[in-house]
Amino acid sequence: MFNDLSLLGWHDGLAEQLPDLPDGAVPARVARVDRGAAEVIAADGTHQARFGARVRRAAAADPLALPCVGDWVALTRLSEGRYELAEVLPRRTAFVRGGVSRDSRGGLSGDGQGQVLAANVDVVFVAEPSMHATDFADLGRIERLVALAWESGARPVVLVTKADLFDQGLDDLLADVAAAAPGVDVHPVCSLTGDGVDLVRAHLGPSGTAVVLGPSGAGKSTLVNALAGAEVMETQQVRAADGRGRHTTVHRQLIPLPGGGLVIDTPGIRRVGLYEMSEGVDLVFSDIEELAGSCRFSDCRHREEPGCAVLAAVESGELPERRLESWNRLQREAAWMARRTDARLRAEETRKWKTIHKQMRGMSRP
Ligand SMILES: Nc1nc2c(ncn2[C@@H]2O[C@H](COP(=O)(O)OP(=O)(O)OP(=O)(O)O)[C@@H](O)[C@H]2O)c(=O)[nH]1
Ligand SMILES: [Zn+2]
Repeated sequence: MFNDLSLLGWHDGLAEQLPDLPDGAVPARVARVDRGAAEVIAADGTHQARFGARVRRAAAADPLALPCVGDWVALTRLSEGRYELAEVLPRRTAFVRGGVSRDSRGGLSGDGQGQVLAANVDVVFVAEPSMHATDFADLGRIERLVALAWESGARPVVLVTKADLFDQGLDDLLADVAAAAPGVDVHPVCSLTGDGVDLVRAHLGPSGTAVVLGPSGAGKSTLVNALAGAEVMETQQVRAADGRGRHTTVHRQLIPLPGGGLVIDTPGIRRVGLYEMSEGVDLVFSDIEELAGSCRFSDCRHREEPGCAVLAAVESGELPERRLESWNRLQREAAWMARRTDARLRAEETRKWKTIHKQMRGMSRP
């Protein structure tokens, strides 16, 4: 089998940004990771590749260096049918879970507990159903997931899924959603009829990589099937019909789409919630950040301070009050996350010094 690497997201611009591959190595993309090995797709086909010494050493020092789905890697052939993953190429974007901070140069550094869930994602589709059981679309959840998408470095696009279920003024709903995610494209889709699916596909271009975030039942699998034009994913109906457990099927984690572009879908990405998102909060609430520039005090918390431009905008109806509440909540969560990370770092520091002191005592003993 021969794969066109450009359909996997490889292009000249990308090749130029990356360091030269080691001698004899070819580029390949990670489709799935198991312990110590990965399934990778290269131009000449799909291979199982063991992690090479360099990858193992890097991962031992920092779990974030472990290969993950979506990574571009340097692949070397050891002998007939035996492959080695020699190196993980620098990531353009990364979805990270827990225990991670961004250093001043924008790079990621782990505290030993973080994990990269997906790499080199270009577009994050935030799927929020227009109706969820008897509830309307949850704007707060959209804000969280959009913030998370910005954090990853990818571009968010909000999809109001199951648009056919909303019969009381979809335009008003779309306007509210657009206000909750300034600067982000919002599209209604109905994956059952295919309405809007082409617009979704257009965001991927010939070689973009996407993930779909959203609550259970948002229609993520149905959408991916509609994009793929095939049943690549098991949807809730199928699962209910044959009564099998929900997570028993092993489906592909990197799904190339027939029209170009790819979708990454893993259990970890499905569950991804709200982590490390201080920067993302600023971006998703760019309207509040902008208003805040006109507050009288530079450290205004927009609660009861005099001369607060944010409260004035709520007063005048320019800024929905719900949005200020949402901002307050996310600020609190982000602050809590930061404190928790600090506490963990302090605990580790203390442990480290205890060990050093112990060793010093040991040395001074005769
Ligand atoms: N009316 C309507 N129903 C839809 C649409 N898209 C999906 N559904 C239905 O919604 C249910 C959930 O769809 P899934 O695609 O399995 O949802 P999911 O987001 O993948 O759910 P999890 O796998 O639990 O995360 C299924 O019964 C689908 O048939 C739509 O556009 N309109
Ligand atoms: Zn203010």
